[in-house]
Amino acid sequence: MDGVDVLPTYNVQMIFPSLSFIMFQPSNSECSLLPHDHFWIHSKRIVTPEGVISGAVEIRGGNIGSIVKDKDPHEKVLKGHVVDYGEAVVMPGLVDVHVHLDEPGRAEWEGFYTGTRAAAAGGVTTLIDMPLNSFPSTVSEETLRLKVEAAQDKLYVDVGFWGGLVPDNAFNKSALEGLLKAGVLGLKSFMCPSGINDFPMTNASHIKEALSTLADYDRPLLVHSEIQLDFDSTSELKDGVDDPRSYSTYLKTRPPSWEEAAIKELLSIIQDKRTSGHQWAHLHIVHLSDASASLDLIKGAKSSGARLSVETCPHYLAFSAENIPDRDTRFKCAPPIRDAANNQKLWEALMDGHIDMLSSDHSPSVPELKLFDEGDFLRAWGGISSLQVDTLLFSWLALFFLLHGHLVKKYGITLNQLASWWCERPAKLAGQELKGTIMSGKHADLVVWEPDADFVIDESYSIYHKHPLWSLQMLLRLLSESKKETKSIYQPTWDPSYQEKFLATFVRGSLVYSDGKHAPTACGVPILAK
Ligand SMILES: NC(=O)NC(NC(N)=O)C(=O)[O-]
Ligand SMILES: [Zn+2]
Ligand SMILES: [Zn+2]
Repeated sequence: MDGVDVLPTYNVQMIFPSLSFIMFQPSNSECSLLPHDHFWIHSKRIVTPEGVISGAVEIRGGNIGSIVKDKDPHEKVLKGHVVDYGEAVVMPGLVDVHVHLDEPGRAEWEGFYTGTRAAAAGGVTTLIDMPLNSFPSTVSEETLRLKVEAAQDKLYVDVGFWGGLVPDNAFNKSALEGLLKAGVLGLKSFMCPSGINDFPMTNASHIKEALSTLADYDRPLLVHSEIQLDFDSTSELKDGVDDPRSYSTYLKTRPPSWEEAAIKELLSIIQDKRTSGHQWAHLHIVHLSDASASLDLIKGAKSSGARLSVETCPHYLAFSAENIPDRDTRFKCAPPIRDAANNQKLWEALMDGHIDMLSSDHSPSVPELKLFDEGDFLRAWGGISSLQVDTLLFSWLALFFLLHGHLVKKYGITLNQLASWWCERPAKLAGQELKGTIMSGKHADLVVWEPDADFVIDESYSIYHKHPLWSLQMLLRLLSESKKETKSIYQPTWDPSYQEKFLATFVRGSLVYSDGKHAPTACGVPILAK
């Protein structure tokens, strides 16, 4: 593993002759709020893989040139423009591998322009788009082309694409290979109905086929791991007793056994492949909610060497079923947010290293589909609009560490853990080795934020893009929930109406967001695998 370069500056082009050309944007002053191609970012807290250092990061041609520690004799290396962020934290930009950007076809739900502006405002520098909720779904070379066309000139951050594995392409090797060759970073499938008509679910045979093809391309398979155990579980609900407007009713319809059954099946597929001596692709379980039997299965498989990773999402960590008000369908997602005991175990799993990474599963719809008037959990759209909430959880975790780390050392969260859950590991899953870490030769994708600044989030806080009121309400709900007493040892005791301030987001060296403003032009690029 490469170390962080803390030596005085050198010319990155001599050491990495090819990297300086990869995805290098043509110089366009409209792409950046900073008119420099070569400059330094100085801070007392730069999060590198080798720890948090006081020093400076050199940005040159969109890449990280060198990293120098303050104590090094660097007077002459900081020649040129220096942006001094003082005590603010400089971290790798977040890489969110689970986002539904819904364009083409459902731009009224979420689109490239609004989604990537929200990302930039929250310090997320790379998004990987899910193949469903747009229309058509991204399941072929042709539909990927439509995606990339729809994204043109709308990206404020870089965006890659997962392709969809569906029954139609699963046994059609040339179609699947066409999709992979066209540049999707991996495939995603559902083991239960997805709620989207042109994205049908896959079974074990489809998944087996895909794992072989993916192994040839060394790209992962991501799976929504729930199997519907009772075909119509809603029929089990008792009329007049189980009110569809009550969250507990919804919770009953998607028990943890659905996640467990899916994960068991997946693990037996990869176990078969291993014993047969075949190559198998990396398997990634998206949005784990059940921290009991499902998690135990994952732990067991990992300890026996399976190529397996798992993500969970901020909403599973932030909320628990007991606190979800009846009729509040904003909290409906699948798998569901479970009870407080599960929430506690999920935290423990994250802290103990059994959960590899975080993602948003940002899955908005138009507000009408959430049926706010009826408040019917069974009929409302399942999906949480959460991209913007990443930033909050991000700071929540960091503040918790910074303010209480000394009290609960055992559970203290470090900036390096945050970088590993949100940046380094997701970048690796998506095959983006040039992203996710502050190291020389990597893309200069950075977020600068003040974890401990006094900053009031109120109605005037404007990082919300597609459905502004809705998202703000969600955020305020989160804030008020976090004030309530719970048994969680992770509950912050500080006043959560004071949050971090995001100062700057750099995407490949371009300052795309700073102090509430976006760069004039959207200069993010579509990321296509080669
Ligand atoms: N069609 C969706 O966006 N589904 C999503 N919905 C959720 N999570 O409730 C998902 O990722 O499964
Ligand atoms: Zn899903
Ligand atoms: Zn999703």
